[in-house]
Amino acid sequence: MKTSIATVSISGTLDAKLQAIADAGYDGAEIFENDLLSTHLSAREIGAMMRDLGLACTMFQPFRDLEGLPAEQRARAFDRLERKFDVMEELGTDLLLACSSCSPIAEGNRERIVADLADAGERAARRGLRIGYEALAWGRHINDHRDAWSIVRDVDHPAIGLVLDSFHSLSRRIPSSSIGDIRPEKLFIVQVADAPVLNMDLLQWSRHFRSMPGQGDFPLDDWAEAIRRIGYDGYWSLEIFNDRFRAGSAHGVALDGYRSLRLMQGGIARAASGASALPAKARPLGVEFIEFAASHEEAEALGGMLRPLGFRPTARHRTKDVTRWQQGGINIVVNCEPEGLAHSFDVVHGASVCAIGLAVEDVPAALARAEFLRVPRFEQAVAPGEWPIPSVRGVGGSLLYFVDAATREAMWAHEFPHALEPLPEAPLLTSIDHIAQTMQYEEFLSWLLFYVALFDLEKTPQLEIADPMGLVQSQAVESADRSVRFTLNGSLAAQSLTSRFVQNYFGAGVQHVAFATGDAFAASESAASKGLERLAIPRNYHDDLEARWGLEGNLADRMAADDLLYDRDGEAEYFQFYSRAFARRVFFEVVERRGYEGYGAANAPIRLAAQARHKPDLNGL
Ligand SMILES: O=C(O)c1ccc(O)c(O)c1
Ligand SMILES: [Mg+2]
Repeated sequence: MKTSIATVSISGTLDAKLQAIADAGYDGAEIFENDLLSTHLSAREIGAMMRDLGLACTMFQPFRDLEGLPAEQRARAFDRLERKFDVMEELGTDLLLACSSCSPIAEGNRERIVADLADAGERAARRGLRIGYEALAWGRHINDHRDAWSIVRDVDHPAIGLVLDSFHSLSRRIPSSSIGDIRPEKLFIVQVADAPVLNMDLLQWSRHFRSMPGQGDFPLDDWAEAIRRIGYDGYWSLEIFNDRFRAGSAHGVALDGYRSLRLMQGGIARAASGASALPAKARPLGVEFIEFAASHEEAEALGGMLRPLGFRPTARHRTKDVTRWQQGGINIVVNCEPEGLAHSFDVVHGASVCAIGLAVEDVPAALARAEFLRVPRFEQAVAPGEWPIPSVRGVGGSLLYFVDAATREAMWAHEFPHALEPLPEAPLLTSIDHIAQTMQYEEFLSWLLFYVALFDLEKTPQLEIADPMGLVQSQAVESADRSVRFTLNGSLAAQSLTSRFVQNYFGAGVQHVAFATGDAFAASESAASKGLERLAIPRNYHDDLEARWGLEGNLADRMAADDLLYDRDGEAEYFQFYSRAFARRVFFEVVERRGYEGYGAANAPIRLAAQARHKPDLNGL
């Protein structure tokens, strides 16, 4: 797949954008006219810079309001066209994007449009250039790629072809099967963007909310597959108008774009050949362990929460100051080493989750997928005799270890041979239900893409949750069998719990870990009786539950007594309770699912308000 990105997609000055695009590994870039107008470098210098960086100039764009104009304006438009041809020669590209006219004085007469494009094609051909015609979703007369294609076909000039842009087609829900009619030599370039489904004006949606493939809701795999099937082998060029990206890091956004094209490439190739030669997404089989970094003092306090929840310290590491806590199928590792990554983590963040171990089917395959996406590996010195566990960098610089499902028992036995206390006989908690990660709003889409591109995880619809101090954006990624679930949270509101976490924690990280239980009532009572401080839930909430769901008998009273929250989806039910925050940072949740697949989003505002009661001051958690 030949990759390209429009310069409008990232932040910075044009020369800095091109550097970032080259560093991220693209084959080419489209020069967006505004970027050229605002740089002090000449078109010729930009062209030379691109050649030095090894970037093809895939297109110059956009040229607006070319077709259907009255005589006087038409003459001016064609003069302007010749001037832009000069710029293209200097840049070193032969392709110009002409988007369908939005001019209020443009005529919609089809013969006129065909004749104008034929004339433009003649002029382009004389200079060895080409023009790609794109139907803007809000074009005045032409706003559907099917119409643009029928015009291009009728113009029938070698210098006039079509530009397909996924946003314009999919925002209007034009069936991708219609792409089958397009002749591949007439498809001059393909522009790619995803977007969340929003019910809003097409132009505003396009100019502010486009996202990278995999970050939004468009059926891009079908669309790309339809393009592959006609035999297209040109550039796949990202064109992402997004306010967040234009305010973000050019290198970060360029790399995300590169990953998103790799993700799409995998989708196309898989559809094409059944089993592709590309590294497939890693299939996660479960959370093998969660590792906390902590000082001895913090480890003591953490133990004071883990014990009432039913965990026991079962073993010590062979050589390191690391303890394994266990219950049911859950492993929590508490790392008090005075050096290494965990210690650095503790120094920066205080006691916190520094690593997550995911069981995967095939570790080398997972590492190959990471490399394919340019996800950095993390390598730490391995002591003699130590079991090496490969890892990559995850959210906030924490580590994601890949644990081979076949050898994990041997790994535990080898690394943690010194037995401490026996396992609890009847575990209250059985597994890790989900891990909630909190991050800056600006990096939310980046981590969403990270998870769906690296792993075989599906995203749930994006939600907005009301914190008493502002809105929080929340979305989950989960494996098909639900053995791995992450929830991602980010907020623009400076005082929301989410933002306070990011401020206090100095960055993104794990905000809470949710454990699964078969009996939330018993778990809550047992934990409280052994000294776990639960998050108190107001009685008004339980009264409302009773009114809303017509609960049987004393169920609402029992939930109130146990500080439980409740949700229902059809017949499926969900019970949850929370601990108070550990070190004002990380907290635990316990959930009981009776066929329920969500995360209790309806309860999140209640939980956030209950947590806000403990907010000591404007900067505290
Ligand atoms: O929003 C626009 O005007 C615009 C310009 C050029 C494009 O290629 C496009 O898809 C949209
Ligand atoms: Mg476009």
